[in-house]
Amino acid sequence: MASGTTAGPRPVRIEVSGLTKTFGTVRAVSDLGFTVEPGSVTGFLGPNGAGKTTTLRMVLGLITPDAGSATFDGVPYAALREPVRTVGAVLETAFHPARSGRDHLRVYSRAAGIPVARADEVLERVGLTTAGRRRAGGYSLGMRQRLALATALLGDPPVLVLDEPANGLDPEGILWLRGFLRHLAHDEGRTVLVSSHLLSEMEQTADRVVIVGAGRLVRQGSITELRSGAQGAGTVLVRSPEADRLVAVLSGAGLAATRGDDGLVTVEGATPADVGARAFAGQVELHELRAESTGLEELYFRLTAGQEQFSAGAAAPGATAVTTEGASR
Ligand SMILES: Nc1ncnc2c1ncn2[C@@H]1O[C@H](COP(=O)(O)OP(=O)(O)OP(=O)(O)O)[C@@H](O)[C@H]1O
Repeated sequence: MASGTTAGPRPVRIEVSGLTKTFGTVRAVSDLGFTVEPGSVTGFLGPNGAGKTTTLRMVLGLITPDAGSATFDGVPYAALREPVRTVGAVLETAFHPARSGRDHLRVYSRAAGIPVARADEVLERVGLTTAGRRRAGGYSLGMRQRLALATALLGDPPVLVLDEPANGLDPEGILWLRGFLRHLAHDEGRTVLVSSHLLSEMEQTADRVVIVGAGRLVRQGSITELRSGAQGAGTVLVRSPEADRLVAVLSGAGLAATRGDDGLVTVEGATPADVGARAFAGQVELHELRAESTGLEELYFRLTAGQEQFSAGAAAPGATAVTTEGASR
């Protein structure tokens, strides 16, 4: 490792639970819970305005939540003994324009009690050794992103929290970032939480994703699980010769069931086991019972089509012609 130590950083797990934040009348984050494991890249994915930045700011103790908590191995950010050596963050990329990237890192190191020699190590790690001697004011957005990442790495933290770090990078930069984040997690055992509004980017970078819409958790799981549609509660399709009675039984049990024109009953936020058990208890005959196979693309497509209106527990709005790539910040 660049820090000169041979052992990797100690593994630290992030746990977010019941996180809630309202700004005026806007519920930016609502009862959000998820975990981020060491040794893997977790993508925090959601359309613009889904509450990603607000969540990350709460995780980093920059905003006080109305309810809930975010902890690093059980300790909130504000109570960490050595925050800079525990969590490295990239939220905004603002630097003193007249200062070189290297000087920025040296000033930051001194303030954080880190040996200044570390500045050159992290510059090298992000490929800014030469550019590091030039004024940061002349940096491209991609170079500023690299410098921000270098700043986050100064304390050799086991945890990295990055808000849209791929923003402004050219294709080559994106490829580099992807490999770098995976290396930090897979080879060095760090816990990497990285937000993005682009599914394609997260699919190629992350091992797991936490998907949010309208401040709520929509899904979390490994890319493989989510791609296969084998994720817990979702949309269940069920057919019965007694469709109306089935809807009444399921609704009576608190499930969101609706009957379509074709007689097929759709149940949202349930598993086939939930639906089967309720139908059995209500003595309703079933002819077909299956989970709708919503792949990751379709799920995210619906989410971005619905944008802020999407609500996790409710029926997803009908998909319209919106591509996940089309979203921009
Ligand atoms: N300080 C604030 N005051 C008022 N509303 C806010 C504030 N910060 C965020 N919001 C609102 O909270 C919601 C979530 O915003 P947030 O920036 O967290 O979303 P995001 O997923 O990061 O989106 P983006 O990628 O567009 O930044 C939005 O409706 C936003 O307008």
